[in-house]
Amino acid sequence: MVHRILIVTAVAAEADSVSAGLALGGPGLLPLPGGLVLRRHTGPDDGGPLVDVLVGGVGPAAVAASTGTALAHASLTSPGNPYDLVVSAGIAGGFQPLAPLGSVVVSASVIAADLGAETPDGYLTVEELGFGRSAHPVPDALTGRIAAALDTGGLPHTVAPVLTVSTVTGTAGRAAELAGRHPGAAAEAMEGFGVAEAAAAYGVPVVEIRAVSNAVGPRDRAAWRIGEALGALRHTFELLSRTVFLEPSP
Ligand SMILES: O=C(O)c1cccc(C(=O)CC[C@H]2O[C@@H](n3cnc4c(=O)[nH]cnc43)[C@H](O)[C@@H]2O)c1
Repeated sequence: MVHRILIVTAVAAEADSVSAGLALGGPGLLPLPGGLVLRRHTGPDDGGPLVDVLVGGVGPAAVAASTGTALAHASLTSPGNPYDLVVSAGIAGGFQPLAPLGSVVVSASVIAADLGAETPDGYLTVEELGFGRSAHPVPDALTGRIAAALDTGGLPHTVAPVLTVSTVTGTAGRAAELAGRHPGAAAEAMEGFGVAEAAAAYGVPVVEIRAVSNAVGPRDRAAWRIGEALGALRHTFELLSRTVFLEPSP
């Protein structure tokens, strides 16, 4: 069985790091509706995995639309052979001290952290409001295999909930509020939940993998380590393409 994996990033620099890490052939370029382009990597032989990398846009709405387009295209062009796994990948803010700069966070769950309502008595999730969902679980077996692959490369990592926000946290107060509401959450980014909603609509498992470029907290642009995080992202996908992506069922 050929494994089909869709990796969705927000911006081209993240996709470049993912593609550079993949120990596979390509990419070939495949246009999709809506001006999107899939970068298709295959190999190392005919029985190897097929890994598509998509620049999906910044924020949960943009990336839900683009991921949905890629999944719809796959289901129409390869009926009965949809993607086996969808990965939301990129850089992120890390909650300290759980996720130091340059480390990698693998999502135990993908959480919409601001999809709900503020009330005088506190925040209510959409579940508490009686509609929708704000969390997607990730299979333990999958996170375990990813963590084992990162172990082999000596890449510092943690498996923990990853939050999706529409507004980047910029104060200590907001960071404390999010950490209090989501104990154990190790990272925040802006796309995971959108990718997960699209994947769930097609019944495909999802995982979010984030390299930490900055601390969640007071805005300090000078302290960002984007180059280091992009390097960790490249190393992550090199390790995965040599291990997890070659295994029978991701
Ligand atoms: O200019 C700034 O101060 C600034 C601060 C935080 C983030 C940005 C971005 O443009 C990042 C958006 C992009 O990167 C992901 N990301 C990275 N770090 C974080 C974070 O701490 N909180 C949320 N998202 C983050 C995100 O997924 C976006 O794709 C600029």
